[in-house]
Amino acid sequence: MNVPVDVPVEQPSLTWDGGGVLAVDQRALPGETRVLRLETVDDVVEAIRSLAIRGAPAIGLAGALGVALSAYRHRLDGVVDEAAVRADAARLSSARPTAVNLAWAVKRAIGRLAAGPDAVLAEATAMLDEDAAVNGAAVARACELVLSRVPRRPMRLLTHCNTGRLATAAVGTALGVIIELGRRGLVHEVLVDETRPLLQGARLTAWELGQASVPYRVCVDSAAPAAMAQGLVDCVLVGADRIAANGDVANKIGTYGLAIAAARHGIPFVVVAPESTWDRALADGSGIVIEERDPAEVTAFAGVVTTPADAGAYNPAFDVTPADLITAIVSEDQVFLPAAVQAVQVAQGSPPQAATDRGARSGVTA
Ligand SMILES: CSC[C@@H](O)[C@@H](O)C(=O)COP(=O)(O)O
Repeated sequence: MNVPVDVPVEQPSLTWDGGGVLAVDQRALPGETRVLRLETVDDVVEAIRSLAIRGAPAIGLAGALGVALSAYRHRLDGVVDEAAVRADAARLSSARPTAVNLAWAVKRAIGRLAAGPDAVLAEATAMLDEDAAVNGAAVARACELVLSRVPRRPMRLLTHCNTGRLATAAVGTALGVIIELGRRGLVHEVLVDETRPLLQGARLTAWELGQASVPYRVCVDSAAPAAMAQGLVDCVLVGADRIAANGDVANKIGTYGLAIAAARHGIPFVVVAPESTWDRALADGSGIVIEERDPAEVTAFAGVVTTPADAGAYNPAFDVTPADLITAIVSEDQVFLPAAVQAVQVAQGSPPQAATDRGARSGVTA
């Protein structure tokens, strides 16, 4: 993996660069803006596993570009070894299990394999372009929703993890909404959960907000409910890694607790994610595989061990927020209102389904 340094801060998170993938190394920010050049499928898999590339849409796009790398590598005398490329695609797909965008994007790229490596690359780069357009549409829709649900001007927002342009090809999802509202002068302050253990909020979201000149403060994750209780939060905005058909949402660990606290305080809790994050094959969130990561992410901080040497750690990377705690899930195509689904069920005489036992999406949208 070749590592050029000192690239401009405007560098897109991912680009194709004639035979390689350029990826902003999200492990190095905010201290250093470093770009990795990934030339093999192994490089891409390692970048995804190590969170050099992270965020559901970004890892999907990296997976698709990885399939293109594989298709070129396994072409001999104009003939592609399809079995070898499919084996690489399977490795890419399973580099991280929770975000459905990864398997979705790899599948889409491999679908062009019969037409040759150039077609696979064209599909992957089209997906990069689409990502920007899709996120732009979701952001516009979500801005309208937030403006309609939050009366205070300027507003105080809270977010978790990083859902900005680093986590996508461009624009971002929930953070894209916050930055757009900030650009319109409508944001008093953003509280940014630091997002233990890998600090995507403190490192990446804070960096993106600073770049966009949107006022923010970082808080420890456990301060968020207290901030809500003190009236410091008008709306919570987060992204998603996988959304089941009924609207249950898997996202960065800590999201579920935020949703409970927001419900307790009557604060809108809004999820912004592209349609590619929906997994309608899953009736509800109980079927979502939650990635469990290395205990060392918890037992050490900045390379220094902080626990007794033999301490174990529970380190799920994601949790599942039940749909009934979510005000709205906004994509480029729809505003899905889980609470409205429940209201319809109650009005029709059937009791709202329990968090662990819900049926298929009813399609109530606004
Ligand atoms: C637009 S990104 C949405 C999600 O992928 C994001 O909130 C998140 O949970 C990312 O987790 P990460 O482990 O950093 O890849």
